[in-house]
Formats: sequence, C-alpha cells, structure tokens
Amino acid sequence: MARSAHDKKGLLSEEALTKFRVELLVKGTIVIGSQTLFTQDELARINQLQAEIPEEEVRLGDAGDSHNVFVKRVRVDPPGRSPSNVDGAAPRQIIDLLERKDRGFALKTILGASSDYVIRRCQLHRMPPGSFVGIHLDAESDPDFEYSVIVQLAQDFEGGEFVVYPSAYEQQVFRPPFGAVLVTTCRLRHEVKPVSAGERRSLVYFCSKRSGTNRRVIESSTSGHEAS
Ligand SMILES: O=C(O)CCC(=O)C(=O)O
Ligand SMILES: [Fe+2]
Repeated sequence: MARSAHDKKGLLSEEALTKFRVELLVKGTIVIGSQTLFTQDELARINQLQAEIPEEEVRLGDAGDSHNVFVKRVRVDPPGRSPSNVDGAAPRQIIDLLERKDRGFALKTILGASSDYVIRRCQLHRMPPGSFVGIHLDAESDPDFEYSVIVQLAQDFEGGEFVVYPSAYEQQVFRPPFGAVLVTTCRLRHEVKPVSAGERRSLVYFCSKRSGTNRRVIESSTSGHEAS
C-alpha cells in the first residue's frame, strides 16, 4: 500500500505530537499546519464526496445562538440517541477517511486519550459572504463533546476568522490556511466572524471518549431548534 511507509513513520514526529499536546492543554486551541493531517489528495477527495450530500441552511444553533451557515450533515448526534451516519455512501466514506489509522493515532495522541476517541458528530460548512456562526459553546450540543476538529477546505475568502474567548477579557483570533486543521476544546466559547468576500468552507467534527447516547437534556425554551 502506498501509505505504508508513511504509516510506520506516522504523520507527525513524536516531538511534534508532544508539542501540540502541551499547547492544546495550555492554550485550549491549536492549529496544525497544511499538509500534515490531510494530504492534498485527501482534501480533493473530501471535496468530491461532499458534492453528493444535500445541504440545508441553519440560522439557529443548539443553544438558541444565532448562525447563518449552509450545512451538509455527515454524522448526527441527536439528544437521547447514539451518533449515526447520515444515509448514503459519501458520509460513510468521509468518516472512513477521517478515521484512517495514522490520522486517528496522531489526533488521539494530541488529544491525550488513553482510550480511543470517537467522532460523535461531523458536518461540512459553506459560508458565502454575510455568513457567520454566532458565539457558542460546543459542549451545549452534547455534554460529552471534548474537542472539535476543523479542517479548512477553502482559501479564497475574506473575514470568517475563528475567534476563541478563553475568558471575558481575552480573545484569540485564528485564520488557518487551506488544509490546516484547528483543534479546540469544546469548553471554550468561540465564533466564526462574518465572511466578507469569497466562500469559506470547512469540515467540522466533534470528538469524545464516549460513544453512547447524547446525554444532553433539552430545556423547553430551546427544544425544537434545528441543531447546527
Ligand atoms: O466552520 C467552522 O469553522 C466551525 C464552526 C463552529 O464553531 C461549529 O460548528 O461549532
Ligand atoms: Fe463551534
């Protein structure tokens, strides 16, 4: 197999994995550079597969937060149920690609798991000018979400910065380049600023050590909202 030499060596050296692990623990968010976790071919493959998945417009987040983003669902994680892939070949193939051994190993090491991480939810976002994702906490969608992994699938856009708020007084602004992967803890509030030109696209997945039902309890004020 063409990747076997790569598999043995791993996608990142042990030193690099440790550096990312420590940085994630200390800062809560890291950016792993282009051509590290995903090759150009894999990004092109994701792009091919996403074309087969239907898209919906989402304007309300799980906690009643305001969004304006086009979403293609790959794996869903409804409250009270176990995560499941959306029907069709493309969602399954995207998940297979994400779970490939070498990438799974690198991520597991960076996330610091003694047991395996599972992908509880996965989706693609398309954000034309004017789109944004309002300030939210990922853990409000599922209390067992630990880390979100965001793969940048576009390069020619302006705005769309990923802004993390570690506290009420701090903000960290990220503009990861095409092919880079941003990893952030699901316990920090964050947002995606409005896109002002071009189109921002991303693949987002939420990782957890727990694979059972989504333990989120829906309050009546937010029930019925379409999860983003
Ligand atoms: O598209 C993105 O960059 C991620 C948006 C986000 O924060 C989310 O889906 O929870
Ligand atoms: Fe988020």
